[in-house]
Amino acid sequence: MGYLSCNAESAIATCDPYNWDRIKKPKLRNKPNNKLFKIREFSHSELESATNGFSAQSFLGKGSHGSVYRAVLDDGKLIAAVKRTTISSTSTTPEEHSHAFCNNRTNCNNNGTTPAENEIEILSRIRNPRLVNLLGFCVDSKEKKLIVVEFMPNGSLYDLLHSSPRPPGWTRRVRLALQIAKAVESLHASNPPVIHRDIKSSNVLLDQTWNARLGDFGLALRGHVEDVRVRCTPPAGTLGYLDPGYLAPADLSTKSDVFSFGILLLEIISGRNAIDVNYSPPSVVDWAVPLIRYGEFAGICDPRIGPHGDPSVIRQLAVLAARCVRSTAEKRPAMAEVVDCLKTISKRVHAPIWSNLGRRVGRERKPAPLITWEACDVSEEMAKSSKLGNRRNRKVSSVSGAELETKTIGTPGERVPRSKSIGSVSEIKMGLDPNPGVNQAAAVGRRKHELAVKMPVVRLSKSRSMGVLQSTRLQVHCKERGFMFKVVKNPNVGDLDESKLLIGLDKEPHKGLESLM
Ligand SMILES: Nc1ncnc2c1ncn2[C@@H]1O[C@H](COP(=O)(O)OP(=O)(O)OP(=O)(O)O)[C@@H](O)[C@H]1O
Repeated sequence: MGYLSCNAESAIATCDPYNWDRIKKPKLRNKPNNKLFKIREFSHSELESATNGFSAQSFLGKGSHGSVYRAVLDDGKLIAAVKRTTISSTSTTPEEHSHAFCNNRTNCNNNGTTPAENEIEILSRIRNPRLVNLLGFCVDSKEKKLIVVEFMPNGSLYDLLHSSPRPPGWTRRVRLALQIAKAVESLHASNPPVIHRDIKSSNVLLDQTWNARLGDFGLALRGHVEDVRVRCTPPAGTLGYLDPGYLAPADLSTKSDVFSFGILLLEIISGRNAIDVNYSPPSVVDWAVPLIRYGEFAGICDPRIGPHGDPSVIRQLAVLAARCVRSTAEKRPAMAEVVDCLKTISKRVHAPIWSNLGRRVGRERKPAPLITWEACDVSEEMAKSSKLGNRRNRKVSSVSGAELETKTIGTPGERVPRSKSIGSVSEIKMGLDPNPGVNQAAAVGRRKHELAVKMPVVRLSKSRSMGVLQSTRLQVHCKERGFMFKVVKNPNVGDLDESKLLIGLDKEPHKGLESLM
Protein backbone atom coordinates (compact mmCIF):
# COMPACT_ATOMS: atom_id res chain seq x y z
CA MET A 1 0.00 0.00 0.00
CA GLY A 2 1.39 3.33 -0.93
CA TYR A 3 0.91 6.40 1.11
CA LEU A 4 1.35 9.85 -0.28
CA SER A 5 1.71 12.94 1.78
CA CYS A 6 1.28 16.23 -0.10
CA ASN A 7 0.96 18.48 2.87
CA ALA A 8 -0.48 18.35 6.33
CA GLU A 9 -4.01 19.11 5.17
CA SER A 10 -4.14 16.95 2.14
CA ALA A 11 -2.37 13.78 3.06
CA ILE A 12 -3.75 11.20 0.72
CA ALA A 13 -3.99 7.51 1.34
CA THR A 14 -4.04 5.56 -1.87
CA CYS A 15 -6.19 3.07 0.00
CA ASP A 16 -8.98 5.61 -0.08
CA PRO A 17 -12.36 4.28 1.09
CA TYR A 18 -13.82 5.39 -2.24
CA ASN A 19 -11.51 2.92 -3.89
CA TRP A 20 -12.61 0.18 -1.50
CA ASP A 21 -16.13 0.91 -2.68
CA ARG A 22 -15.17 0.35 -6.24
CA ILE A 23 -13.19 -2.76 -5.47
CA LYS A 24 -16.32 -4.21 -3.87
CA LYS A 25 -18.29 -3.49 -7.04
CA PRO A 26 -16.16 -5.03 -9.77
CA LYS A 27 -18.95 -5.11 -12.33
CA LEU A 28 -19.30 -1.37 -12.66
CA ARG A 29 -19.17 -0.29 -16.26
CA ASN A 30 -15.72 0.71 -17.47
CA LYS A 31 -14.48 0.51 -13.96
CA PRO A 32 -11.22 2.37 -13.57
CA ASN A 33 -8.43 0.16 -12.41
CA ASN A 34 -8.54 1.18 -8.81
CA LYS A 35 -6.33 -1.56 -7.47
CA LEU A 36 -4.08 -0.11 -4.86
CA PHE A 37 -0.95 1.14 -6.45
CA LYS A 38 2.23 2.61 -5.21
CA ILE A 39 2.97 6.27 -5.61
CA ARG A 40 6.70 6.81 -5.32
CA GLU A 41 8.25 9.73 -3.58
CA PHE A 42 11.30 10.75 -5.60
CA SER A 43 14.13 12.82 -4.23
CA HIS A 44 14.85 16.07 -6.02
CA SER A 45 18.40 15.01 -6.83
CA GLU A 46 17.05 11.80 -8.39
CA LEU A 47 14.81 13.81 -10.75
CA GLU A 48 17.52 16.33 -11.39
CA SER A 49 19.94 13.71 -12.63
CA ALA A 50 17.14 11.87 -14.52
CA THR A 51 16.46 15.04 -16.51
CA ASN A 52 20.11 16.10 -16.87
CA GLY A 53 19.46 19.00 -14.55
CA PHE A 54 16.17 19.84 -16.26
CA SER A 55 18.14 20.47 -19.42
CA ALA A 56 16.89 21.78 -22.74
CA GLN A 57 17.49 18.30 -24.23
CA SER A 58 15.03 16.81 -21.77
CA PHE A 59 12.48 19.58 -22.19
CA LEU A 60 9.19 18.33 -23.62
CA GLY A 61 7.04 21.42 -23.48
CA LYS A 62 5.54 24.17 -21.43
CA GLY A 63 1.98 24.56 -20.18
CA SER A 64 0.13 27.09 -18.10
CA HIS A 65 1.41 25.73 -14.85
CA GLY A 66 4.98 24.82 -15.62
CA SER A 67 7.39 22.87 -17.80
CA VAL A 68 7.53 19.19 -18.61
CA TYR A 69 10.77 17.15 -18.91
CA ARG A 70 11.64 13.62 -19.99
CA ALA A 71 13.25 11.69 -17.18
CA VAL A 72 15.28 8.49 -17.39
CA LEU A 73 15.00 6.72 -14.06
CA ASP A 74 16.01 3.39 -12.49
CA ASP A 75 19.08 2.95 -14.69
CA GLY A 76 17.05 3.45 -17.85
CA LYS A 77 14.30 1.00 -16.89
CA LEU A 78 11.75 3.72 -16.33
CA ILE A 79 11.09 6.64 -18.68
CA ALA A 80 8.79 9.20 -17.16
CA ALA A 81 7.63 12.76 -17.66
CA VAL A 82 8.34 15.22 -14.86
CA LYS A 83 6.14 18.28 -14.54
CA ARG A 84 7.88 21.08 -12.74
CA THR A 85 5.31 23.62 -11.70
CA THR A 86 5.99 27.29 -11.32
CA ILE A 87 4.12 27.75 -8.08
CA SER A 88 4.26 26.29 -4.62
CA SER A 89 1.61 26.22 -1.98
CA THR A 90 3.59 28.78 0.00
CA SER A 91 4.54 31.11 -2.81
CA THR A 92 3.19 34.61 -2.72
CA THR A 93 4.89 36.66 -5.43
CA PRO A 94 2.70 38.37 -8.04
CA GLU A 95 4.65 36.64 -10.76
CA GLU A 96 3.81 33.28 -9.34
CA HIS A 97 0.21 34.35 -9.01
CA SER A 98 -0.01 35.26 -12.65
CA HIS A 99 1.77 32.12 -13.77
CA ALA A 100 -0.84 30.10 -12.03
CA PHE A 101 -3.72 32.28 -13.21
CA CYS A 102 -4.73 32.60 -9.67
CA ASN A 103 -6.99 35.17 -8.26
CA ASN A 104 -5.48 37.70 -5.93
CA ARG A 105 -6.57 36.08 -2.74
CA THR A 106 -4.84 32.79 -3.17
CA ASN A 107 -2.18 31.26 -5.32
CA CYS A 108 -4.15 28.10 -5.63
CA ASN A 109 -6.79 27.21 -8.15
CA ASN A 110 -8.88 24.87 -6.12
CA ASN A 111 -9.59 25.94 -2.66
CA GLY A 112 -6.14 25.84 -1.21
CA THR A 113 -4.41 23.43 -3.55
CA THR A 114 -2.09 24.32 -6.37
CA PRO A 115 -2.73 22.69 -9.76
CA ALA A 116 0.17 20.33 -9.03
CA GLU A 117 -1.23 19.28 -5.67
CA ASN A 118 -4.64 18.93 -7.23
CA GLU A 119 -3.26 16.72 -9.98
CA ILE A 120 -1.40 14.55 -7.47
CA GLU A 121 -4.42 14.26 -5.24
CA ILE A 122 -6.75 13.23 -8.04
CA LEU A 123 -4.38 10.95 -9.94
CA SER A 124 -3.34 9.16 -6.76
CA ARG A 125 -6.92 7.92 -6.45
CA ILE A 126 -7.60 6.82 -10.00
CA ARG A 127 -5.68 4.68 -12.39
CA ASN A 128 -6.81 3.74 -15.84
CA PRO A 129 -5.10 2.64 -19.05
CA ARG A 130 -6.82 5.55 -20.81
CA LEU A 131 -5.20 8.15 -18.52
CA VAL A 132 -1.71 9.55 -18.20
CA ASN A 133 -1.20 7.93 -14.83
CA LEU A 134 0.73 9.22 -11.86
CA LEU A 135 3.97 7.44 -11.00
CA GLY A 136 5.13 9.63 -8.15
CA PHE A 137 5.98 13.06 -6.91
CA CYS A 138 8.71 15.08 -5.31
CA VAL A 139 8.78 18.14 -3.11
CA ASP A 140 11.74 20.44 -3.68
CA SER A 141 13.46 22.68 -1.19
CA LYS A 142 11.06 25.54 -1.99
CA GLU A 143 8.08 23.31 -1.28
CA LYS A 144 7.27 23.12 -4.97
CA LYS A 145 5.71 19.87 -6.09
CA LEU A 146 7.08 17.97 -9.05
CA ILE A 147 4.76 15.46 -10.61
CA VAL A 148 6.08 12.29 -12.20
CA VAL A 149 3.70 10.75 -14.73
CA GLU A 150 3.86 8.16 -17.48
CA PHE A 151 5.87 9.33 -20.48
CA MET A 152 3.89 9.65 -23.70
CA PRO A 153 6.38 9.40 -26.56
CA ASN A 154 4.12 10.29 -29.47
CA GLY A 155 3.08 13.83 -28.67
CA SER A 156 -0.43 15.13 -28.36
CA LEU A 157 -3.61 14.72 -30.34
CA TYR A 158 -3.35 18.43 -31.04
CA ASP A 159 -0.07 17.88 -32.88
CA LEU A 160 -1.43 14.83 -34.69
CA LEU A 161 -4.51 16.71 -35.94
CA HIS A 162 -2.94 20.04 -36.73
CA SER A 163 0.76 19.56 -37.45
CA SER A 164 1.20 16.03 -38.72
CA PRO A 165 2.26 15.76 -42.38
CA ARG A 166 0.09 12.64 -42.55
CA PRO A 167 -3.28 13.47 -41.03
CA PRO A 168 -4.98 10.44 -39.49
CA GLY A 169 -7.73 8.64 -41.40
CA TRP A 170 -11.27 8.00 -40.20
CA THR A 171 -10.58 4.65 -38.56
CA ARG A 172 -7.91 6.21 -36.43
CA ARG A 173 -9.94 9.33 -35.64
CA VAL A 174 -12.93 7.31 -34.49
CA ARG A 175 -10.68 5.00 -32.44
CA LEU A 176 -9.05 7.99 -30.73
CA ALA A 177 -12.43 9.62 -30.07
CA LEU A 178 -13.68 6.39 -28.51
CA GLN A 179 -10.58 6.06 -26.32
CA ILE A 180 -10.95 9.63 -25.08
CA ALA A 181 -14.67 9.13 -24.46
CA LYS A 182 -13.87 6.02 -22.42
CA ALA A 183 -11.32 7.96 -20.40
CA VAL A 184 -13.82 10.70 -19.61
CA GLU A 185 -16.53 8.19 -18.84
CA SER A 186 -14.26 6.39 -16.39
CA LEU A 187 -13.74 9.69 -14.55
CA HIS A 188 -17.45 10.40 -14.42
CA ALA A 189 -18.15 6.85 -13.25
CA SER A 190 -15.78 7.17 -10.29
CA ASN A 191 -17.22 7.60 -6.87
CA PRO A 192 -17.25 10.49 -6.28
CA PRO A 193 -17.09 11.59 -9.91
CA VAL A 194 -14.06 13.37 -11.29
CA ILE A 195 -14.80 16.29 -13.63
CA HIS A 196 -11.75 17.03 -15.74
CA ARG A 197 -12.69 20.63 -16.72
CA ASP A 198 -9.93 20.92 -19.32
CA ILE A 199 -10.66 18.39 -22.03
CA LYS A 200 -8.89 19.52 -25.20
CA SER A 201 -6.69 18.04 -27.87
CA SER A 202 -3.43 19.23 -26.28
CA ASN A 203 -4.35 17.35 -23.10
CA VAL A 204 -4.79 14.10 -25.02
CA LEU A 205 -1.40 12.45 -25.35
CA LEU A 206 -0.42 9.46 -27.45
CA ASP A 207 1.31 6.53 -25.84
CA GLN A 208 3.90 4.18 -27.38
CA THR A 209 1.19 2.28 -29.26
CA TRP A 210 -0.48 5.53 -30.41
CA ASN A 211 -3.42 5.08 -28.09
CA ALA A 212 -5.03 8.21 -26.65
CA ARG A 213 -4.48 9.00 -22.98
CA LEU A 214 -6.16 11.86 -21.16
CA GLY A 215 -3.80 13.91 -19.02
CA ASP A 216 -3.39 17.21 -17.20
CA PHE A 217 -5.59 17.04 -14.13
CA GLY A 218 -4.50 20.43 -12.81
CA LEU A 219 -8.02 21.83 -13.00
CA ALA A 220 -9.90 18.60 -12.30
CA LEU A 221 -12.40 18.43 -9.49
CA ARG A 222 -13.29 15.32 -7.57
CA GLY A 223 -16.57 15.34 -5.74
CA HIS A 224 -20.29 15.68 -6.07
CA VAL A 225 -21.67 19.01 -7.25
CA GLU A 226 -23.06 19.71 -3.81
CA ASP A 227 -19.67 19.20 -2.11
CA VAL A 228 -18.19 22.31 -0.56
CA ARG A 229 -15.04 22.03 -2.58
CA VAL A 230 -16.86 21.89 -5.87
CA ARG A 231 -19.25 24.63 -4.82
CA CYS A 232 -16.37 26.93 -3.86
CA THR A 233 -14.16 26.41 -6.90
CA PRO A 234 -14.53 29.15 -9.50
CA PRO A 235 -15.03 28.20 -13.16
CA ALA A 236 -11.93 27.51 -15.22
CA GLY A 237 -11.06 25.86 -18.49
CA THR A 238 -9.77 26.68 -21.95
CA LEU A 239 -11.33 29.10 -24.40
CA GLY A 240 -13.08 27.34 -27.20
CA TYR A 241 -13.72 24.21 -25.15
CA LEU A 242 -15.36 25.76 -22.11
CA ASP A 243 -19.04 25.09 -21.51
CA PRO A 244 -20.72 28.51 -21.92
CA GLY A 245 -23.29 27.54 -19.30
CA TYR A 246 -20.56 27.14 -16.71
CA LEU A 247 -20.61 30.64 -15.28
CA ALA A 248 -20.62 29.92 -11.58
CA PRO A 249 -19.37 27.03 -9.42
CA ALA A 250 -22.92 25.72 -9.06
CA ASP A 251 -23.22 25.32 -12.84
CA LEU A 252 -20.56 22.63 -12.94
CA SER A 253 -21.57 19.08 -13.79
CA THR A 254 -20.18 16.20 -15.78
CA LYS A 255 -22.06 17.72 -18.73
CA SER A 256 -19.46 20.50 -18.89
CA ASP A 257 -16.92 17.83 -19.81
CA VAL A 258 -19.41 16.50 -22.36
CA PHE A 259 -19.49 19.95 -23.98
CA SER A 260 -15.68 20.09 -24.17
CA PHE A 261 -15.65 16.57 -25.58
CA GLY A 262 -18.15 17.70 -28.25
CA ILE A 263 -15.77 20.48 -29.29
CA LEU A 264 -12.92 17.98 -29.39
CA LEU A 265 -15.05 15.68 -31.56
CA LEU A 266 -15.73 18.53 -33.99
CA GLU A 267 -11.99 19.19 -34.05
CA ILE A 268 -11.33 15.51 -34.79
CA ILE A 269 -13.92 15.45 -37.60
CA SER A 270 -12.96 18.73 -39.22
CA GLY A 271 -9.27 19.14 -38.44
CA ARG A 272 -10.15 22.69 -37.43
CA ASN A 273 -9.04 24.32 -34.21
CA ALA A 274 -11.64 24.97 -31.57
CA ILE A 275 -11.09 28.65 -32.29
CA ASP A 276 -9.49 29.69 -35.55
CA VAL A 277 -9.48 33.35 -36.50
CA ASN A 278 -8.57 32.47 -40.07
CA TYR A 279 -12.21 31.52 -40.45
CA SER A 280 -15.47 33.27 -39.98
CA PRO A 281 -16.99 32.39 -37.67
CA PRO A 282 -13.82 31.46 -35.77
CA SER A 283 -15.58 29.13 -33.36
CA VAL A 284 -15.79 25.56 -34.63
CA VAL A 285 -19.26 25.28 -33.10
CA ASP A 286 -20.63 28.31 -34.89
CA TRP A 287 -19.18 27.02 -38.11
CA ALA A 288 -20.10 23.34 -37.84
CA VAL A 289 -23.49 23.23 -36.12
CA PRO A 290 -25.37 25.15 -38.85
CA LEU A 291 -23.85 22.84 -41.47
CA ILE A 292 -24.85 19.81 -39.42
CA ARG A 293 -28.37 21.18 -39.06
CA TYR A 294 -28.69 21.41 -42.82
CA GLY A 295 -27.30 17.95 -43.34
CA GLU A 296 -24.09 19.22 -44.91
CA PHE A 297 -22.06 16.53 -43.18
CA ALA A 298 -19.39 16.32 -45.86
CA GLY A 299 -18.81 20.07 -45.41
CA ILE A 300 -17.43 19.62 -41.91
CA CYS A 301 -15.01 16.81 -42.81
CA ASP A 302 -11.30 17.49 -42.75
CA PRO A 303 -10.59 18.34 -46.42
CA ARG A 304 -7.19 16.69 -46.15
CA ILE A 305 -8.84 13.27 -45.92
CA GLY A 306 -12.34 13.94 -47.31
CA PRO A 307 -15.52 12.28 -46.06
CA HIS A 308 -15.62 8.61 -45.11
CA GLY A 309 -16.88 6.22 -47.81
CA ASP A 310 -19.91 5.44 -45.69
CA PRO A 311 -21.87 8.72 -45.26
CA SER A 312 -23.66 7.38 -42.20
CA VAL A 313 -20.34 7.36 -40.31
CA ILE A 314 -19.89 11.11 -40.72
CA ARG A 315 -23.57 11.79 -40.11
CA GLN A 316 -23.51 9.88 -36.85
CA LEU A 317 -20.26 11.47 -35.71
CA ALA A 318 -21.53 14.95 -36.57
CA VAL A 319 -24.88 14.50 -34.88
CA LEU A 320 -23.19 13.10 -31.79
CA ALA A 321 -20.89 16.13 -31.63
CA ALA A 322 -23.84 18.49 -32.12
CA ARG A 323 -25.67 16.83 -29.24
CA CYS A 324 -22.64 17.16 -26.96
CA VAL A 325 -22.45 20.93 -27.58
CA ARG A 326 -26.12 21.58 -26.92
CA SER A 327 -26.52 24.78 -24.96
CA THR A 328 -28.76 23.10 -22.39
CA ALA A 329 -26.52 20.89 -20.30
CA GLU A 330 -29.32 18.45 -19.43
CA LYS A 331 -29.95 17.77 -23.12
CA ARG A 332 -26.40 16.66 -23.72
CA PRO A 333 -25.82 12.91 -23.63
CA ALA A 334 -23.99 11.33 -20.71
CA MET A 335 -20.49 10.09 -21.51
CA ALA A 336 -21.73 6.48 -21.24
CA GLU A 337 -24.08 7.15 -24.15
CA VAL A 338 -21.31 8.89 -26.06
CA VAL A 339 -19.14 5.79 -25.61
CA ASP A 340 -21.96 3.56 -26.88
CA CYS A 341 -22.52 5.75 -29.95
CA LEU A 342 -18.81 5.80 -30.75
CA LYS A 343 -18.59 2.02 -30.37
CA THR A 344 -21.36 1.64 -32.92
CA ILE A 345 -19.75 4.15 -35.25
CA SER A 346 -16.46 2.35 -34.80
CA LYS A 347 -18.03 -0.87 -36.02
CA ARG A 348 -19.28 0.88 -39.16
CA VAL A 349 -15.88 2.44 -39.81
CA HIS A 350 -14.37 -1.03 -39.64
CA ALA A 351 -17.09 -2.58 -41.78
CA PRO A 352 -15.59 -4.34 -44.81
CA ILE A 353 -15.46 -2.33 -47.98
CA TRP A 354 -18.02 -4.57 -49.73
CA SER A 355 -20.66 -3.53 -47.20
CA ASN A 356 -20.61 -0.12 -48.91
CA LEU A 357 -20.61 -1.48 -52.44
CA GLY A 358 -24.39 -1.37 -52.69
CA ARG A 359 -24.34 2.37 -52.33
CA ARG A 360 -21.41 2.77 -54.65
CA VAL A 361 -23.13 1.00 -57.50
CA GLY A 362 -26.23 3.09 -56.93
CA ARG A 363 -28.35 0.55 -55.04
CA GLU A 364 -30.51 2.39 -52.55
CA ARG A 365 -29.73 1.52 -49.02
CA LYS A 366 -31.11 2.92 -45.84
CA PRO A 367 -28.51 4.26 -43.45
CA ALA A 368 -28.49 2.38 -40.20
CA PRO A 369 -30.62 4.29 -37.70
CA LEU A 370 -27.93 4.47 -35.07
CA ILE A 371 -28.25 8.12 -34.25
CA THR A 372 -31.18 9.36 -36.21
CA TRP A 373 -32.20 12.96 -36.58
CA GLU A 374 -35.39 12.01 -34.80
CA ALA A 375 -33.41 10.83 -31.81
CA CYS A 376 -31.42 14.00 -31.81
CA ASP A 377 -32.75 17.24 -30.44
CA VAL A 378 -30.81 19.10 -33.09
CA SER A 379 -33.37 17.93 -35.62
CA GLU A 380 -36.20 19.42 -33.61
CA GLU A 381 -34.43 22.71 -33.50
CA MET A 382 -33.69 22.47 -37.18
CA ALA A 383 -37.38 22.08 -37.90
CA LYS A 384 -38.23 24.95 -35.58
CA SER A 385 -35.58 27.20 -37.00
CA SER A 386 -36.76 26.73 -40.53
CA LYS A 387 -40.20 27.86 -39.38
CA LEU A 388 -39.08 30.65 -37.14
CA GLY A 389 -36.23 31.97 -39.20
CA ASN A 390 -32.61 32.25 -38.43
CA ARG A 391 -33.03 34.12 -35.20
CA ARG A 392 -33.82 30.78 -33.66
CA ASN A 393 -30.51 29.39 -34.76
CA ARG A 394 -28.66 30.95 -31.92
CA LYS A 395 -30.27 28.61 -29.45
CA VAL A 396 -28.53 25.56 -30.77
CA SER A 397 -25.04 26.80 -30.80
CA SER A 398 -23.73 27.23 -27.35
CA VAL A 399 -20.58 29.12 -28.11
CA SER A 400 -21.33 32.01 -30.33
CA GLY A 401 -19.10 33.79 -32.74
CA ALA A 402 -15.99 35.31 -31.46
CA GLU A 403 -15.66 38.96 -32.13
CA LEU A 404 -12.47 40.20 -33.64
CA GLU A 405 -10.94 43.29 -32.27
CA THR A 406 -10.02 44.43 -35.74
CA LYS A 407 -12.76 44.56 -38.30
CA THR A 408 -10.44 44.45 -41.29
CA ILE A 409 -11.63 41.57 -43.37
CA GLY A 410 -10.37 40.38 -46.70
CA THR A 411 -12.44 39.67 -49.75
CA PRO A 412 -15.44 37.57 -48.78
CA GLY A 413 -15.51 34.29 -50.53
CA GLU A 414 -11.81 34.27 -51.16
CA ARG A 415 -10.62 30.81 -50.33
CA VAL A 416 -7.99 30.51 -47.71
CA PRO A 417 -6.26 27.21 -47.22
CA ARG A 418 -6.82 25.75 -43.83
CA SER A 419 -4.12 27.23 -41.78
CA LYS A 420 -2.07 25.15 -39.44
CA SER A 421 -1.55 28.22 -37.35
CA ILE A 422 -2.96 27.53 -33.99
CA GLY A 423 -6.26 29.03 -33.04
CA SER A 424 -5.58 31.02 -30.07
CA VAL A 425 -6.61 33.96 -28.26
CA SER A 426 -3.51 36.00 -27.99
CA GLU A 427 -4.12 39.02 -30.12
CA ILE A 428 -7.83 39.16 -30.11
CA LYS A 429 -10.63 40.16 -27.89
CA MET A 430 -13.39 37.65 -27.89
CA GLY A 431 -16.88 37.77 -26.71
CA LEU A 432 -20.00 35.84 -27.21
CA ASP A 433 -21.64 37.78 -29.92
CA PRO A 434 -24.67 39.60 -28.57
CA ASN A 435 -26.32 38.70 -31.85
CA PRO A 436 -25.02 35.22 -32.39
CA GLY A 437 -27.73 34.40 -34.88
CA VAL A 438 -26.17 36.82 -37.33
CA ASN A 439 -23.00 34.79 -37.65
CA GLN A 440 -24.90 31.59 -37.88
CA ALA A 441 -27.36 32.94 -40.38
CA ALA A 442 -24.48 34.05 -42.54
CA ALA A 443 -22.91 30.66 -42.20
CA VAL A 444 -26.08 28.92 -43.22
CA GLY A 445 -26.64 31.27 -46.11
CA ARG A 446 -23.27 30.39 -47.55
CA ARG A 447 -23.34 26.86 -46.33
CA LYS A 448 -22.88 25.21 -49.71
CA HIS A 449 -19.22 25.95 -49.43
CA GLU A 450 -17.04 26.26 -46.48
CA LEU A 451 -16.90 29.82 -45.29
CA ALA A 452 -13.56 31.27 -46.00
CA VAL A 453 -13.22 34.92 -45.21
CA LYS A 454 -9.65 35.95 -45.23
CA MET A 455 -8.69 37.45 -41.95
CA PRO A 456 -5.71 39.60 -41.16
CA VAL A 457 -2.69 37.45 -40.50
CA VAL A 458 -2.46 36.84 -36.81
CA ARG A 459 0.20 34.49 -35.57
CA LEU A 460 -1.42 32.46 -32.91
CA SER A 461 -0.37 30.21 -30.18
CA LYS A 462 -2.02 27.27 -28.57
CA SER A 463 -5.01 27.88 -26.36
CA ARG A 464 -4.12 27.63 -22.74
CA SER A 465 -6.05 26.69 -19.71
CA MET A 466 -7.46 29.68 -18.05
CA GLY A 467 -8.00 30.66 -14.55
CA VAL A 468 -10.22 33.07 -12.88
CA LEU A 469 -10.58 36.78 -13.01
CA GLN A 470 -12.55 38.40 -10.31
CA SER A 471 -14.71 41.17 -11.70
CA THR A 472 -18.17 42.43 -11.03
CA ARG A 473 -18.23 44.28 -14.36
CA LEU A 474 -17.40 41.17 -16.27
CA GLN A 475 -20.03 39.31 -14.34
CA VAL A 476 -22.56 41.90 -15.44
CA HIS A 477 -21.28 41.49 -18.98
CA CYS A 478 -21.77 37.75 -18.69
CA LYS A 479 -25.31 38.16 -17.49
CA GLU A 480 -26.29 40.82 -20.01
CA ARG A 481 -24.79 39.16 -23.03
CA GLY A 482 -25.33 35.59 -22.11
CA PHE A 483 -21.63 34.96 -21.76
CA MET A 484 -18.52 36.90 -22.41
CA PHE A 485 -14.88 36.16 -22.86
CA LYS A 486 -12.19 38.76 -22.64
CA VAL A 487 -8.83 37.91 -24.06
CA VAL A 488 -6.07 40.34 -23.47
CA LYS A 489 -2.39 40.69 -23.02
CA ASN A 490 -1.88 40.25 -19.36
CA PRO A 491 0.97 42.46 -18.15
CA ASN A 492 1.36 40.33 -15.05
CA VAL A 493 2.21 37.24 -16.95
CA GLY A 494 5.95 37.69 -16.60
CA ASP A 495 8.11 35.46 -18.72
CA LEU A 496 5.22 33.44 -20.09
CA ASP A 497 4.73 34.73 -23.59
CA GLU A 498 1.16 33.62 -23.78
CA SER A 499 -1.63 36.09 -23.40
CA LYS A 500 -4.05 34.96 -20.88
CA LEU A 501 -7.70 34.46 -21.14
CA LEU A 502 -9.61 35.22 -18.07
CA ILE A 503 -13.19 34.93 -17.19
CA GLY A 504 -14.52 36.90 -14.32
CA LEU A 505 -17.23 35.88 -12.02
CA ASP A 506 -16.35 37.52 -8.79
CA LYS A 507 -15.53 40.77 -7.11
CA GLU A 508 -12.23 42.54 -7.57
CA PRO A 509 -11.04 43.49 -11.05
CA HIS A 510 -7.82 41.95 -12.19
CA LYS A 511 -5.16 44.60 -12.80
CA GLY A 512 -4.34 43.52 -16.31
CA LEU A 513 -7.90 43.50 -17.50
CA GLU A 514 -9.37 46.44 -15.70
CA SER A 515 -8.59 48.91 -18.44
CA LEU A 516 -10.17 46.76 -21.08
CA MET A 517 -13.50 46.28 -19.44
N1 LIG B 1 3.31 12.66 -19.89
C1 LIG B 1 3.83 13.36 -20.89
N2 LIG B 1 4.64 12.76 -21.78
C2 LIG B 1 5.17 13.46 -22.81
N3 LIG B 1 4.95 14.77 -23.03
C3 LIG B 1 4.14 15.42 -22.17
C4 LIG B 1 3.56 14.76 -21.06
N4 LIG B 1 2.80 15.65 -20.37
C5 LIG B 1 2.91 16.81 -21.04
N5 LIG B 1 3.72 16.69 -22.11
C6 LIG B 1 4.04 17.76 -23.06
O1 LIG B 1 4.46 18.89 -22.35
C7 LIG B 1 3.84 20.06 -22.85
C8 LIG B 1 3.19 20.84 -21.74
O2 LIG B 1 2.14 20.07 -21.18
P1 LIG B 1 1.14 20.65 -20.11
O3 LIG B 1 0.15 19.57 -19.82
O4 LIG B 1 1.90 21.20 -18.96
O5 LIG B 1 0.49 21.89 -20.83
P2 LIG B 1 -0.58 22.01 -22.03
O6 LIG B 1 -1.60 20.94 -21.93
O7 LIG B 1 0.17 22.10 -23.33
O8 LIG B 1 -1.22 23.45 -21.74
P3 LIG B 1 -2.15 23.85 -20.52
O9 LIG B 1 -1.32 23.78 -19.28
O10 LIG B 1 -2.57 25.21 -20.85
O11 LIG B 1 -3.30 22.88 -20.49
C9 LIG B 1 2.88 19.63 -23.93
O12 LIG B 1 3.48 19.94 -25.16
C10 LIG B 1 2.76 18.16 -23.80
O13 LIG B 1 2.67 17.53 -25.06
